[in-house]
Amino acid sequence: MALAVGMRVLTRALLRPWARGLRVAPGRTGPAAGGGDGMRCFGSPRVLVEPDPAAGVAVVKMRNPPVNSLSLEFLTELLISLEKLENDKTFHGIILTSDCPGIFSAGLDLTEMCGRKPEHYVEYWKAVQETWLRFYLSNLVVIAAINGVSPAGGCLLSLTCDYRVLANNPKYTIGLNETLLGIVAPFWFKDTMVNTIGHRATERALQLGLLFPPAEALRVGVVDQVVPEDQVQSTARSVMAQWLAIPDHARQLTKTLMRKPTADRLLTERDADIQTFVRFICRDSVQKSLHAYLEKLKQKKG
Ligand SMILES: CCCCC/C=C\C/C=C\C/C=C/C(=O)SCCNC(=O)CCNC(=O)[C@H](O)C(C)(C)COP(=O)(O)OP(=O)(O)OC[C@H]1O[C@@H](n2cnc3c(N)ncnc32)[C@H](O)[C@@H]1OP(=O)(O)O
Repeated sequence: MALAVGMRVLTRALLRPWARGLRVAPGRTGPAAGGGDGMRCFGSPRVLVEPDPAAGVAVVKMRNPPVNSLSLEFLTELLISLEKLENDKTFHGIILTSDCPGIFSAGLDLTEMCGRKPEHYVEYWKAVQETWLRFYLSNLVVIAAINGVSPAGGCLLSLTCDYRVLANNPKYTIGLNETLLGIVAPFWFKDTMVNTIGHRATERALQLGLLFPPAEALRVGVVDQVVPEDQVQSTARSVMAQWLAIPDHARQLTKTLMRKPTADRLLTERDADIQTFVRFICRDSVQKSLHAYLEKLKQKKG
């Protein structure tokens, strides 16, 4: 039932004008294309997929410049790529990384949550929910190669992965910083963090809107490994090999066992969660906070 609802959201998204023609954008043969067996990079304008069929792995590169903000279009393209890889028996694992220098993802796109109509907020929030559910419950091994800063929704996306490797650069902070924007991390953001670092550490991190630099992120457990910047991709590949050595069915069932209760909470409260989001985001005070935050970002330059 829940899956059917998810499929409807995805199908509706695919029917949108900007989503047409996104299914396959054939490109150059990928550098990771498994010894020239002819499998090409594919993807969409904002998501580049570099397949390595010999290894059963695809590198999914987010490229929604300037900051990989998770816009509706970008989320839809990510979902399409994920679905395509999940439906292809060649692939058992994904490495999720960024093609935008210094930025993994700036999180949810603030322009999707500012000055829009309630119907838009409903549509956007459905896509955010769907992305979280799909990545969190994916049967594939998903490893985040975090090669840049990763606040809020960017951090959440990495938390849906099975393992996180972060580049050791003090600028590459990671965390759920929603309170700094005058907004609140929804319960399933919070649950995902609790499942990763525990209740007390989450309580502190979320209330203070902490963005952890690499050493702190490793200490608290937001990431599993911190490595020199030029070793992020190779480390993600080695870790992937380790995870893929485990019998797939046993690993998948264990992942489901661990994650399903958390996902079920959103699945059963999905509509209520949308209403909560829309009510919250439509408040004058919240809109003012978000506008002010966006303005601050823009003024930073000048
Ligand atoms: C109890 C009830 C609970 C109900 C729940 C309700 C609500 C909660 C809802 C949602 C949770 C929210 C989750 C989020 O993810 S919110 C987004 C949080 N993200 C951030 O705080 C990051 C903001 N960005 C930055 O800090 C910096 O941009 C950066 C990522 C560190 C990069 O810095 P850099 O100097 O390289 O770039 P710029 O700052 O100059 O940015 C370039 C350009 O991008 C625009 N931009 C940046 N971030 C975003 C964004 N998230 N969305 C949209 N646009 C963004 C920025 O404004 C610049 O634009 P310009 O036009 O000036 O070029």
